[in-house]
Amino acid sequence: MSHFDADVSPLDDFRALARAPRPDHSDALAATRAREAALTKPAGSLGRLEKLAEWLTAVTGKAPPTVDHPRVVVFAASHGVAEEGVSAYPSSVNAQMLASFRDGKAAINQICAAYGIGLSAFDLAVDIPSGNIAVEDAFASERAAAATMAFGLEAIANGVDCLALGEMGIGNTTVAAALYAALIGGTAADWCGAGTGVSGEAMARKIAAVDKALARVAGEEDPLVLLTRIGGREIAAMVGAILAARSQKVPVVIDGFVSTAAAAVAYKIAPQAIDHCLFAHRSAEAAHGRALEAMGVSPLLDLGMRLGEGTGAALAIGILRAAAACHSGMSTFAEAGVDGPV
Ligand SMILES: Cc1cc2ncn([C@H]3O[C@H](COP(=O)(O)O)[C@@H](O)[C@H]3O)c2cc1C
Ligand SMILES: O=C(O)c1cccnc1
Repeated sequence: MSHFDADVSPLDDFRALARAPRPDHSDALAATRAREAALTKPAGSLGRLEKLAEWLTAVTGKAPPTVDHPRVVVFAASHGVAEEGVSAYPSSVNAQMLASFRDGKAAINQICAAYGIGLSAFDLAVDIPSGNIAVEDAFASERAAAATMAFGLEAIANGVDCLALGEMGIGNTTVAAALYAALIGGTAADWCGAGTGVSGEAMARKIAAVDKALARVAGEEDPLVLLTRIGGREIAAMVGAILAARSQKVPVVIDGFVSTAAAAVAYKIAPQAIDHCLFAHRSAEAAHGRALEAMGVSPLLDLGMRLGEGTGAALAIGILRAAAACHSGMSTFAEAGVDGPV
């Protein structure tokens, strides 16, 4: 007989991370608010930047807040559901783009280089697709899903103090659409968009694939069981990274439609599980706005981007660093001898 209790899910520890109480950083937050109010600018004039400085302190407990070692982590994986003809590109692109990330030639490399942001790409076995969610579970077992979620813990290694999540996985807007429909509600058509550029018959195949996935999991409400059954490796690793970062007080910047699906899994375990997440932008993928609204979060940017890879998140890190730099580097009225309000 096994030493381990068969009734205990290997996913339970991730549930615990999501439900853990928020850290009390109220003293640090009061210090950041007091400094913000004393800086040489009309009260409130840095708008959302001021809120970002406060948010950084609330997550990290550091006053003044800093972002010194930001990193984008791109998780790459292949999806069995791509067989259904749901993407405008072949799954061979996954390994090819992984090579491009490593050669410094993808869009995300250029944005990270422009802003001085670190970048790592993780190969989650791109040569071996996960199960085709239209006909079978993505992962063979909860244990397999938990093991892949644990890869996400690597994302915050080596002193990363701000983590941005990106992904590469042909077919993953189909997987994300299935997850949203199962987690939030609505029809397959509500959540299926162009992805890499599908329309017409390919869009009909995409909607049909999501409908089949939803029929297979009808009645299932547990977010991590849904992840196991109709998710994928890069999304599981991002959920693991979000939860690990939360327990380490590391702020996380979420990218687009697919990364937000990972955040939605965490949110559905416990809404507070994404308190440390900043939503970088509203993707041009049609249903992204609906997902953000369902979680009550407002994205920082709206640049008409729909790439994934972490590109929107990397841009948002630039703004986050500027917010921290203003907060920390500006003089107060007293320090500068600048007259305050009349
Ligand atoms: C060359 C290339 C680079 C990419 N970088 C991100 N994606 C994005 O597109 C994919 C999802 O769209 P769909 O569900 O329609 O396949 C993901 O890999 C995503 O990160 C890319 C797609 C391509 C083709
Ligand atoms: O917003 C995203 O993350 C996205 C949109 C289209 C294709 N791949 C990713």
